[in-house]
Amino acid sequence: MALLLLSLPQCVSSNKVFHNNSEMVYLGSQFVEEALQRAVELTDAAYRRTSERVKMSLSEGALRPSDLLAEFKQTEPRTRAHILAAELLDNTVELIREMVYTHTMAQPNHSELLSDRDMEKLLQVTGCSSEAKSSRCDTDCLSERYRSITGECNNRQHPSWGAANIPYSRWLEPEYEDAAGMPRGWDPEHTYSSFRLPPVRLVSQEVLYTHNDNISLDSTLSHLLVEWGQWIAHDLALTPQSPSTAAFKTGVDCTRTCSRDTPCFPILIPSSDPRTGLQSCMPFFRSAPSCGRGAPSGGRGSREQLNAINSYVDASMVYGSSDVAASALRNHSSPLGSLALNPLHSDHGLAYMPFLSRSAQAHLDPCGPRRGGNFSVSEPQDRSPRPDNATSCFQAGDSRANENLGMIALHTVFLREHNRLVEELHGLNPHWSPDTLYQEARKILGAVHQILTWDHYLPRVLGERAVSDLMPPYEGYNADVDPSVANVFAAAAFRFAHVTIQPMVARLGSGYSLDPRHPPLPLHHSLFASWRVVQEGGVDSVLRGVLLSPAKLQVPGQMMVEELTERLFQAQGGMPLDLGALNLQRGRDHGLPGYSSWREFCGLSVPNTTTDLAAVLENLALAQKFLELYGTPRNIDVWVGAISEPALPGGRVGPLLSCLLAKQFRALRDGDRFWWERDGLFTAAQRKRLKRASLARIICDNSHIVRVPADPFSRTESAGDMLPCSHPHITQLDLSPWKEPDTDPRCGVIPRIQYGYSLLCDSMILFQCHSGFKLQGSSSVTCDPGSQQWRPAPPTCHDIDECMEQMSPCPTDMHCINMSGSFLCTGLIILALIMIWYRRYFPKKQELVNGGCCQGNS
Ligand code: HEM
Repeated sequence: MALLLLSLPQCVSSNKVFHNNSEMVYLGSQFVEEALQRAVELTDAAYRRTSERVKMSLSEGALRPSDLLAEFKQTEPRTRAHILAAELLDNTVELIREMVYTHTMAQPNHSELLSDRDMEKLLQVTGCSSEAKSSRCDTDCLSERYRSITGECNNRQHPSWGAANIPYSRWLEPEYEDAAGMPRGWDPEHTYSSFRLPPVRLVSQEVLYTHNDNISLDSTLSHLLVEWGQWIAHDLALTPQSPSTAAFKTGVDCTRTCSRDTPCFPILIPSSDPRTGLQSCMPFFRSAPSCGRGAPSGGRGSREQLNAINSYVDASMVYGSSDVAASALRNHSSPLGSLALNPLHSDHGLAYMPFLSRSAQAHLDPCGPRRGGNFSVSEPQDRSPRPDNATSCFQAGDSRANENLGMIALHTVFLREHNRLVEELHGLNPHWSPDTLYQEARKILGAVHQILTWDHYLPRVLGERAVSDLMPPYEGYNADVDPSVANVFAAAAFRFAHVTIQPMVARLGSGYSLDPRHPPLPLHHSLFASWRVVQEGGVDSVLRGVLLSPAKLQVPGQMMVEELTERLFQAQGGMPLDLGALNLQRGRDHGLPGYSSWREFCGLSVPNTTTDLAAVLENLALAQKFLELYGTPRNIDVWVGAISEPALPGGRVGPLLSCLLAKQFRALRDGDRFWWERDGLFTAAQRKRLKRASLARIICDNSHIVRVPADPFSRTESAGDMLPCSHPHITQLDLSPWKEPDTDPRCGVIPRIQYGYSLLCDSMILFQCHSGFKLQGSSSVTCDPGSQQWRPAPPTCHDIDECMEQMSPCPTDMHCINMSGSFLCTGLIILALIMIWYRRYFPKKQELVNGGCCQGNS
């Protein structure tokens, strides 16, 4: 991942700048060029060292748990470009600050460091300016009908709201340890309200740790509810961490040291910890910084973290959050708009997701069987190259698909459901193009996710009462609501369910009986273990397991199971991680204010003393423990404080979490232009059918399971309580209201053309561009309302830049015109590539004119 060493342009000012005609000099101006050059070298070197180290670990078959965590946060090229720009900017500003300090022995504040002009130039040179560029939004019929993959332009006034690769929103200003955005607790001696923050691992040990056998089971909720929470979390938020595991300044490998040096923020292991002796710190890497929201002061504002996926509940974990990923997941040769399937393996005749393509060292895949470790006895121990039918990590719309068996099962089921839907829609509308089928199925699946989450999941988590208080009935789309996921939601609130995860993963045979060949697994044996699905019976047994197992109940003294605090991502070696400690450290890394600030934000009482806190938590011993660790309730990390509150009636979370979760989910509903109930999105008949969406039915339709609970989020006591899939309570999704006439009311029967057609967008005919560099087509026709005749549809495409990015294949909202000659097109494309490269690495904006490959319509 070597950085292209930029031949730095001479655009960075070294002039002294005076502020408001006063004599104040911007202290950092004279160091800008030098710092930038140095930052490029340091960032490049750190990325290179990391990549070499990971390659070596892979070849030694010794991938560390922290590498697995990084694997799990893999991001798209566009996210990586954003992170690179932001890290370069951050490192440059940090170096300038140091240079100023060395020369003046003064610690300049933000406003003294750089002029606006310097900062603007820096933003340009690092690439942050172009990252913050806002999109142009179409207003044509297709953009009314289908959401974009990235979430951009959902809100036309604020195209980036809720989109992928924007910073999380903030409901409270961040509280970092210093103006540069150092995490809380960076300096262990630093005090907050006169108290030092306790090491997060100590909090995990003292408050969270629960022996695997010492858990209480939820009497009313199934483990599928827990999995659904994780599934939706993967639809909403993905916080990338820095791609470097080496310290930028020193190059030190942070997987082995306790040195706190950006991006490394290792978790100290206290001397009382049973893990002492192995290593004194657990590796932890800061979440990558973002370029900010585009203001020239972006680089000088407080540090913000990036959401790499779009915020909306739109099943993006199935379809991806970037156009490149979405395209890679499709089967482009399918006339049905299907998603691609695994060509090597099938699950007793049903499909699996494709595998991620891997390098020649595929036999060392992180999702393959562990070698040489103390894993299950059935695992092979040899290191010989794997056979042709070897397994690998699955490829899905979200990089965390392989995290645990439950996620793999849900990904597989929804992949199959998409393909089932397109087939049924095709049966109803044989004239629809593959793109129409894909988009309509995606739209249905997105709506199904919204319905299952709001109608079935949230009431059980928040409690019916909190839902009716905090989530009033839908009143229509509100373009003033920003649906972007909030930092506190991703880094704390929606992690509440980590304390409801069972330590054992049940796998059950047909009839929901134990299968001696595939016994229940300790949770840590099921993480990144895609091979088990393929080689140990498919997804059915995992699904039966989550349907029949209850959720773990969160009670004080039984918070997080040791599978998660002591053995997370225990792989081929290296120190396992601790999910509780990661959550706490992540909150500090993101500068989340403490527990009391959030209580105040939600209009709840603010505890100041042990007695107050004991009253809020309804637990004196726990309140005392917190005060012993933190000194004051103000300092309690918000995640652990929030999960410690007793649940509201009928729900599983306390008042603070209810407030934070409901606020986020309400914004995700009201600020979504494609919310399923919004007028005009679906017909009344379609909405009526969708409202009856059933997860049990989806499981029946996409697995070999023949008996399911009518309500799969509720606990089912015994297999005998399951209903056959043919039972009327397991409602079918009736797609008949999606049938469309193949005649336009004005122009009559549509002439059949090569790629199919649809009336959905006012007789606009959708067709697919060929993939590759050759744009073809123009055989689309549209009904001219004036003459009431069919005529060729005008080509629509913004500019050559956009065509270039989207070309494989063109998205459905672009129509590409005929090429007069492919030589001309190839020439134009090469020219455009050169220009894109030039524009990317040189700050001067080069305006690209339409190259003749595509024509603008907007
Ligand atoms: C076996 C089950 C699960 C495992 C192994 C797991 C593991 C993890 C890990 C390792 C992280 C990243 C921690 C960090 O570096 O900060 C994470 C983040 C997160 N988890 Fe879980 N988790 C599980 C279940 C759940 C469930 C049930 C929910 C919610 C209902 C959930 C919600 C989240 C959220 C919201 C994040 C933050 C995502 C981000 O910002 O990237 N997880 N989880």
